[in-house]
Amino acid sequence: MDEELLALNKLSVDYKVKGGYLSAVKNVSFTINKGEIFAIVGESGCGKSTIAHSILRLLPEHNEIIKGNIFFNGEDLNDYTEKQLEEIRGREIGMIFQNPLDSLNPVYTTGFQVAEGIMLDNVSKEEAWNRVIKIYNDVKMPDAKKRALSFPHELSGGMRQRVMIAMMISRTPQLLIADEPTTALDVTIEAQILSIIKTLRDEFNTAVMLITHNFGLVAEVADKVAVMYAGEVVEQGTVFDIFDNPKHPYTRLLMKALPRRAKSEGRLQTIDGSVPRLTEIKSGCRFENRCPFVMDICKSKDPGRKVVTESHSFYCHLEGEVRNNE
Ligand SMILES: Nc1ncnc2c1ncn2[C@@H]1O[C@H](COP(=O)(O)OP(=O)(O)OP(=O)(O)O)[C@@H](O)[C@H]1O
Repeated sequence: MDEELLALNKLSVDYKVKGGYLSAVKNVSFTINKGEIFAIVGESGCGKSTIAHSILRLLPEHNEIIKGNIFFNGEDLNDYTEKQLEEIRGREIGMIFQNPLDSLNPVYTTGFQVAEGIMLDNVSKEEAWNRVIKIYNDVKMPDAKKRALSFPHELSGGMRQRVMIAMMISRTPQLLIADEPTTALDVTIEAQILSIIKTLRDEFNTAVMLITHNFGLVAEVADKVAVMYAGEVVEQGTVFDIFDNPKHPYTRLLMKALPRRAKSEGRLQTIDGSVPRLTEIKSGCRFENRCPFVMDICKSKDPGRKVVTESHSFYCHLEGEVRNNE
């Protein structure tokens, strides 16, 4: 039985910018169940990181307006105090970023930084260190003992990402948010990191929100997918729904643009036209200026949600038959 862990309900985030507001995320709703790998995929600037940062209240400037709900185990994180959120960060919801150096402290050894987290749970220093070495071995850190005593700058990009994952495993979070975790890594290391993330899910039933612009990764590891365009989810479903039966014109174009071998290594290709400036957005579909099937209604009215199956839905004015006959 699927057990709900994280549920976004009509989440919108507007950043205050010169001369007004920028609608970075609009009315986003989806649910991630326990133990599920959920991918958010979309071109650069479509709002993926804004969603991740909103969940943990890590938005940089605190100059944004957030609307909607972020339910975690049934409680709305938007109602949490800063202190309550601090208890959730790291322990219940872990996060790994594209560039681990930003999250690691340059003046402490990596092992110390992982041990620090473990000791928060009243574990002795010696026991914590033993666990660090074990976890380093679990994440296939080469020469674990030596690397635990190394400083972040002494490690390669892949090793640093292993340190980040070790930090996460040590706290066994219920949800791991992985924001482009392998973008900076080569393909072999990428495959290893993904396999560690999968193991984390298999062993601890950790749910993973995988943020990526790489459809290849999605095909390889995700159970479910949300496709984002200009701050909105335009389609969501299981990985089979999205790859075998894409419905939204944007998803279909992305699929068409994938090179033949893309299912294992493709990245998003560009599509003619550009994403609208999010400060100028009016009513209507945000994809209308690039959509090959655009109709008058698309320019003035927001598309409603179309349900394909219980797991699969999309937002578009076109009816299914029209797209299927194209
Ligand atoms: N602090 C901020 N102030 C104003 N605008 C911002 C801020 N952070 C992000 N944005 C804008 O919000 C939109 C969404 O950005 P976001 O970083 O969430 O997208 P993304 O899909 O994660 O992109 P990428 O893949 O490049 O990281 C973009 O137009 C971006 O320029």
